[in-house]
Amino acid sequence: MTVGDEEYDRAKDVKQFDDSKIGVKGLVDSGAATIPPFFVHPPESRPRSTPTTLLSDLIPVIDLSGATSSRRSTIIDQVRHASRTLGFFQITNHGIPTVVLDRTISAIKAFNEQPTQTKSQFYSRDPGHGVAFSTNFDLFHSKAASWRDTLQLRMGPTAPETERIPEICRREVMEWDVETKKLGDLLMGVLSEGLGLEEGRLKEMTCLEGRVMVGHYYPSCPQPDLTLGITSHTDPGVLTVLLQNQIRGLQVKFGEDWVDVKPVAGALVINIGDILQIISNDEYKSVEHRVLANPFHEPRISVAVFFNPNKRDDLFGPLPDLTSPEKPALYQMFIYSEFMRRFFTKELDGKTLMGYFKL
Ligand SMILES: CC(C)(COP(=O)(O)OP(=O)(O)OC[C@H]1O[C@@H](n2cnc3c(N)ncnc32)[C@H](O)[C@@H]1OP(=O)(O)O)[C@@H](O)C(=O)NCCC(=O)NCCSC(=O)/C=C/c1ccc(O)cc1
Ligand SMILES: O=C(O)CCC(=O)C(=O)O
Ligand SMILES: [Fe+2]
Repeated sequence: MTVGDEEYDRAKDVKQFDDSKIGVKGLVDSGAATIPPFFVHPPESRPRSTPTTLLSDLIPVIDLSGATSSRRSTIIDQVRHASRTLGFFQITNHGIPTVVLDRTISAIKAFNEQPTQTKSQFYSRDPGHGVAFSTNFDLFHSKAASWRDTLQLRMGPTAPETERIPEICRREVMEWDVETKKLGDLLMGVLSEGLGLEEGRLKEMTCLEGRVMVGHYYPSCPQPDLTLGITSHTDPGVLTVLLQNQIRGLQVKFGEDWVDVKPVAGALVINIGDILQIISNDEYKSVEHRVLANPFHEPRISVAVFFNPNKRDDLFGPLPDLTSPEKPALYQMFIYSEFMRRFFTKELDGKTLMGYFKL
């Protein structure tokens, strides 16, 4: 590829950047006034080339109070409606105290704001030990890199040995796993009932057990119109619980438009993943979303917990209860590990996995 008059060796630059382990935050700290060329996205996938609207009221904010008592059926209806349409909703009164939300964000911020030398001990593209810090999981597969660093922790079915979790956020990460697992349990019950299934059905399928937590750090970007914070994708798993700070940037695809997911103090963002869309035979929707590169001075921080099944060798597909002669199965059955293999060999950018398994 040629940029200006110079021959540009992209692969070399990417490798050099990855080897430096400084992350995007390190580039910002070094005073870069422009982004390296390998972060520049092609014009058609840049954020401002498509109309961006502020239809944020489309994403419902659902009050979860009374979810185990008087308001349960109302909540089931609201969650079902949101899951069938946009695949995204926010929740308030979810039972996790605001102080816990705040300290989780602060801990991920603190991890990223440590000296490079401390942080780079965790820099890895091998999730084998369950803890890996890096810039973009798909750095070597994607056409363009995105302006974000991520700490990935596999918390379930087995958490990493305690001393492997960075000390600066250890207590908070473990607490966040406990809190989000409780919440995941409640949400899976509501989602199961929303499909007309027994409350415990998704849980019996081990959908609460595989838990991956990612702490994203989106530093201020000097050229936010040329890149993204995370490219458009759907989440592969069952369900995602996302905590974001007050810096906006997350957008959900709605037809040809992008809808902002407004930060709501004390709220959590919930979205449906590919596996749940498949299991539900398209009753629930796994919807594309992205994060803009952060144009603000303050860093954008988010913490996502992905709930995945823990039955690696089991067959997955539309549940028989949800198919009928009138509504036949839309997907073939597949082995979960095959699904995961496809996830990590595809490019993130926009293409969802569901297509592979569609009948
Ligand atoms: C659903 C996942 C993908 C798998 O979780 P799991 O079912 O609990 O399974 P394991 O943690 O046991 O991992 C399954 C396999 O995936 C591998 N893996 C586990 N994380 C990783 C990892 N970051 N890198 C590359 N192998 C991994 C892992 O080594 C293992 O390989 P293998 O032992 O050969 O079966 C889970 O890691 C997860 O939910 N991760 C977060 C999803 C996520 O990153 N979402 C953010 C938006 S999507 C995204 O950024 C996409 C990144 C991407 C990255 C690479 C690509 O080539 C293409 C795309
Ligand atoms: O940072 C965010 O708000 C969203 C992150 C996300 O979509 C993901 O990690 O899958
Ligand atoms: Fe996502």
